[in-house]
Amino acid sequence: MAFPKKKLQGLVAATITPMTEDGEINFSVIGQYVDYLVKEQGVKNIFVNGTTGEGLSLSVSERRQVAEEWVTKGKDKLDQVIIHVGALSLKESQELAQHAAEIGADGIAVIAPFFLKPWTKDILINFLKEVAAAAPALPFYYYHIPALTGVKIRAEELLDGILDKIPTFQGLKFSDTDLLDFGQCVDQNRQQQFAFLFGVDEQLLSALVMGATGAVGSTYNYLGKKTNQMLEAFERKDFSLALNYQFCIQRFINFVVKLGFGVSQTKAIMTLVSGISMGPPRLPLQKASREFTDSAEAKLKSLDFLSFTDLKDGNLEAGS
Ligand SMILES: CC(=O)N[C@@H]([C@@H](O)[C@H](O)[C@H](O)CO)[C@@H](O)CC(=O)C(=O)O
Repeated sequence: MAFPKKKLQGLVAATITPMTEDGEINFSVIGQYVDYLVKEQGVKNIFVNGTTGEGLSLSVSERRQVAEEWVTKGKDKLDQVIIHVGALSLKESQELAQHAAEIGADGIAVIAPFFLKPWTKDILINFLKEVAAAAPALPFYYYHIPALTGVKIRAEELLDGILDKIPTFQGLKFSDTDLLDFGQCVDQNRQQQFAFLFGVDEQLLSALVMGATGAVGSTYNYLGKKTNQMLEAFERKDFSLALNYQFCIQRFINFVVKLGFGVSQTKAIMTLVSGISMGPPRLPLQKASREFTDSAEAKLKSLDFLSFTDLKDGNLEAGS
């Protein structure tokens, strides 16, 4: 396919890569995982092999297999499967981009190389352009996550004239809290049909006001339904209700962030909420502690996030 029938919008789950206790990829649960996202969370778009998926901790061969499994299991169930193909090696990135096209993915995304770094916009664009050219029929998304890559080139600057260099450019995945940069990306590209996908789940409502067309995040794996309710309230212009949902989601994220929150903890929470074993993370990450999981479970229960019922007044009022 050349370009998606419709623009990537709404929630996109940054998928976890399930693993066995001995550190191998557990492909056997991916079909069940797809069904869970669609049926229980109302999430029909996924972002594979990104930060949450430990993409940079997998071998190229594993990344290919993981991508293939999600595309296969998501067929006729998911709307769009975006594969993150960023790597330190341009060659590896190109190989993964080409592979994503071959298996019928709906798009590719790339982060800035983060060891030997591009220091200017033009150098970064040149790198991205070479990767995009390896999959010329696939929509291309730039994955901006400066806190993890250390590449601080502003997204606004990068987007300026990007279609001249990367004709397949389709959107931005913005995982940063700089809403001035994000807002300017939207404002300066209003004439384009780009997707503006926000990646800081606890601040999504602010980004919606700023023009986000969708969101990619780890919490949509298990808080997708709640976040969809926030999106619906926002669509209806019921901003007060939307804010209540965002505050409720923030109470949970704020709680786990204080305990120490990252990919390992996401795996533990998802296992707890979905009942599908995500297994441990791969080194250098460490498995979440029992104490973390117990505390997270208690918080989820207190916020009524485990029962998938609509928000109750008590939740909306509770401060904690
Ligand atoms: C740094 C990080 O992992 N950020 C997450 C967020 O979803 C994040 O977990 C959430 O906002 C909670 O802080 C996503 O932006 C990452 C993501 O989309 C990915 O896995 O590629």
